[in-house]
Amino acid sequence: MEDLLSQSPFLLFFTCIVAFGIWRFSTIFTSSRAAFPRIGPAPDAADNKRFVTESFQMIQEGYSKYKNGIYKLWTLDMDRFIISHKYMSELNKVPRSSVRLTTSERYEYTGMDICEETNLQYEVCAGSLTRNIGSLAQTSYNEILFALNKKLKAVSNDDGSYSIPLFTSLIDLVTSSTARVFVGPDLCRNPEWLSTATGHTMAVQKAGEELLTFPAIVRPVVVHFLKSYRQLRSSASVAKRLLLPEIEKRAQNNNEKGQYQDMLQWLIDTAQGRDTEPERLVKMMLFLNMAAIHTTAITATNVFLDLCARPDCIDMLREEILQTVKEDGGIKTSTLPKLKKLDSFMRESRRLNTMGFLTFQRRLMVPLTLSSGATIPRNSYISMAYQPILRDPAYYASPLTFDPLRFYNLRQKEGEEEKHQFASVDASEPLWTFGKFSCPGRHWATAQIKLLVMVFLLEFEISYPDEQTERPENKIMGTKIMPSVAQKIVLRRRES
Ligand code: HEM
Repeated sequence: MEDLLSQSPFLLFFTCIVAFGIWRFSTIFTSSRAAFPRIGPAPDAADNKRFVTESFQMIQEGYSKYKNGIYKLWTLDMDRFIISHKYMSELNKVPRSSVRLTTSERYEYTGMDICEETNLQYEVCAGSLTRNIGSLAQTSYNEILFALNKKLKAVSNDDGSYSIPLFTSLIDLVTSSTARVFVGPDLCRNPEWLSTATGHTMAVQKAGEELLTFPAIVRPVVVHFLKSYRQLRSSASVAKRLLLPEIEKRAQNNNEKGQYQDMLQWLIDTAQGRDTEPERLVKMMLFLNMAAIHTTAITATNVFLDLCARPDCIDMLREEILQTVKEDGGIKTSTLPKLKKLDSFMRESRRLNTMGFLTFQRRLMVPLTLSSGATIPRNSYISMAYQPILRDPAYYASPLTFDPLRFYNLRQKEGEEEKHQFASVDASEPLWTFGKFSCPGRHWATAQIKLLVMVFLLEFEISYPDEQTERPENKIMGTKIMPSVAQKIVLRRRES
């Protein structure tokens, strides 16, 4: 080779050009691959489990360095591109089918990937459910009160008060009111349905977490040996046994007299093509339970923990509720939107107590080029770190102070009356994500939490036990943030 090159200066020059070209191409290629900075260890690093104990620090570091940019983060279940919320409006222009939920990755083999095959879940929640909130509010209030009174029979203290574990009680109450609206009056008090509605979600989550600890190649085999997977198959078959005859009955009756006003009926009415298959409707119902119940119960737990820490707010909100119910002569369509102080309190509670650090946990089905010029490859997992936005002094004055009327006061300004609500969506603050991706059940979630607070404040005095005045610390578990699940609260019936 040396001989050949020394004999031919042209060949030497040509070889240098090619070598330079290869070097340049490889540096451009690697630098564009390396264009995304990383926070924390890479997936294959020796310390790749650091996210378990350091998620908070990593997310804060990512936000302080790249709040307007993009960085990579290994969160144990997936390697993600954490994208600034400033790209939310751009992302909203991408078709829904190109930016999919990550359910099938996290809950492989559980059947919950049905949500990635259709938009039915979105249409039915954003459409019929949302339209019917007003007419179902009083019914839901009654169902919550019924379920709470039933629960209290078993837990009365000597002095006539009741001590209840807050989180599990709220799971039960939300399950009852969701069941009333999802499956109607005949099934909603069926203990088997009630335990299936929440039990299936727990089994799906457990199976998902357990499966991820095995390499992908062995998962199709391992899955059949997991207890959680057997549990979810058994709860799915209970759901089929209970719902299939109901679907059959309604198919024959065709809801001619309009007697069914519930999610099952809206699913039947809205579904098209394959989605009309009864077994798929059952799966969809289980998916909707998964999307609706724990999310609402966790958010409501935070609201009650904040309320018990602020007795003066309890009085203020009770007064607002009493006055509004009196004005409306009961709980009418107009009632819940009028509870603006409660709405503000709920939003402030959620601002300081999100359910996790990340939102918009999606998978790109196409490469995505953003206005900055950065291209995120196809099949990447993307997320937004929204928790730090909500504590950023650039957006909130005294961000760490709980100001119950922060959003109520903002709504007093001219032109802002309809903004800053608990269910509002805003590209700059992706609490529910945004646009066509935003949570379609958020108005129902808002209504349910308001109805829960109404039941507790109208019927009871509520407080922490004994001398406790402060809310317990939240617990961080990787990407998730949970309120105390052990905290009890004390209820005393109010004189009517
Ligand atoms: C406080 C309670 C809730 C919270 C915090 C919450 C939050 C969210 C968020 C952030 C998303 C968007 C995820 C993303 O873009 O990647 C979402 C999606 C969704 N939520 Fe909610 N949600 C709540 C309650 C509910 C309820 C009560 C329902 C139904 C009745 C519901 C149904 C859904 C559905 C079906 C989706 C998926 C929409 C799609 O296909 O794109 N959610 N939720």
